[in-house]
Amino acid sequence: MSTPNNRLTTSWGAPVGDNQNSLTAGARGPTLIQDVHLLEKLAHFNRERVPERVVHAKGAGAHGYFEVTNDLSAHTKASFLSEVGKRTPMFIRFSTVAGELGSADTVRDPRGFAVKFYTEEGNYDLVGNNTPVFFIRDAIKFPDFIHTQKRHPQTHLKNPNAVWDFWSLSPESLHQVTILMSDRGIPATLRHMHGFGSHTFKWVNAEGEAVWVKYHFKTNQGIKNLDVDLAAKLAGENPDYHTEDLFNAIAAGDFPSWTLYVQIMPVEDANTYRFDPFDVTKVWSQKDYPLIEVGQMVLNRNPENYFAEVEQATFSPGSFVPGIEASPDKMLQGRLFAYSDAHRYRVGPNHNTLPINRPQSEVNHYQRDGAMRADGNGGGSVYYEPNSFGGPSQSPQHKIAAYEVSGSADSVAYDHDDHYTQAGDLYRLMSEEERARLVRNIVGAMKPVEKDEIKLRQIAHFYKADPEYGERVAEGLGLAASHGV
Ligand code: HEM
Repeated sequence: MSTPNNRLTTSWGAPVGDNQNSLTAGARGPTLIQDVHLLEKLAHFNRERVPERVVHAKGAGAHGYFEVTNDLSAHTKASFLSEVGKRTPMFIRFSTVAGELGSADTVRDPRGFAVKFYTEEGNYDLVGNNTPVFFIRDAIKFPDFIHTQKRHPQTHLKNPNAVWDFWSLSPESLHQVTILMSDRGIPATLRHMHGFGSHTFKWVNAEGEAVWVKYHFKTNQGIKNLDVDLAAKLAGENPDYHTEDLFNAIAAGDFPSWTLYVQIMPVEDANTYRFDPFDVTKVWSQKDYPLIEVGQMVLNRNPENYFAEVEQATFSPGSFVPGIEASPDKMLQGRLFAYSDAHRYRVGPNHNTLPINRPQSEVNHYQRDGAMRADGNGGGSVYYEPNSFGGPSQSPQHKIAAYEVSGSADSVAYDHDDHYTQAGDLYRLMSEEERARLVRNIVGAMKPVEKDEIKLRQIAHFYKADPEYGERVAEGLGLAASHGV
């Protein structure tokens, strides 16, 4: 229903007589509480913000579709992957990690790569990054790690002491630190970077047989990175550079796309593979487990409204669909809790009913009420289970695939404690120019660290990855000769 003559109304729909002058007792008298329209405007304005995401606060989103190009139904019964040519609508949100909502896009940081597939069997969220690994591998370390990336409690400044203290005391971070400090640490645009599910997930086929998988979205635009000096200049001149680039490309019909591949590992290999396949600080060699194409993701529509679609978008690594399940990765297990908890706090208990988050398939459950319920709330339908009134019921064929567990309940570290081989392999893969830039970036980032003890501890890790790597960083920091590293 449209308002006649584009008439301005109050939030309760009544025509507004004056939206420029508030109601006062006489021309110079005090403002009247009777001006309810004024009160409502001021009060609503005070509540325009929801809390920003505690991490990944700055982001840009786009709509698109995913199209299957290779039939992998032998490995997963996920209906959206069931046949070549099948298209599923999706929404993606890219982000930086550490900065606040208004922070600059072109900083050195991992980029979030969160994809929501609106499948016919519910929403499937793949909440990944532009890196295949992560800094830590147990959820219990996440709040401490993120504290080091955020501001100092007294100075409110970024704190390189905390960053390198934590990394040097958490050597499992070395692989991801090497990626972050390399050219890929500052992508040229959001279109010119890969995306990864990072964790290992489980695929289950119609026969109930399982495999372990890792996801790789390869950019069809090619990888491009920003020169550090240009990135610093852009951070000042156009802090929204990546956001703008994505919006303008899509608006101009230059639709970015990615090819999705998976690596597939037979379940039994997990017991013998030379790295723990559930350790998110490690990659699986593509020689051992080659990339297998799945389909194309194309972004072809900008959001109509940033707040409604991007700020209120809620992704959870726990939103699976039949045929895709969690693995025992200790980080992933923690994330299964953290996201929906964050959403209930940040957006509200009914965040799943908002248009951007609502499944495009039918939703039938016995959850009722809660703040801001806007979807009819189940009407008069049966509101408990079990019941004798034909309410929705479970489908046992959609139980997760059973798997055996053994051992004692205990706090146990990952078996494989080799933090150095994969970081060193990555260093050795780089050209001389890439190594020089990597070392320059690390030296620049570590210079402000006050304690030599922290720098030396970190240099020892670089050294163990590759002696040349360690020596060059030590030299750049002026610590080589004096400490014999
Ligand atoms: C135990 C480890 C982790 C915890 C506890 C955690 C927690 C969180 C939380 C609370 C948010 C904010 C959610 C919101 O307010 O909407 C978030 C956002 C995000 N996280 Fe994590 N995270 C973890 C590890 C990771 C890893 C390993 C990745 C990537 C592989 C990742 C990727 C993302 C992305 C992409 C977002 C932004 C989602 C969006 O665009 O809305 N996180 N994380």
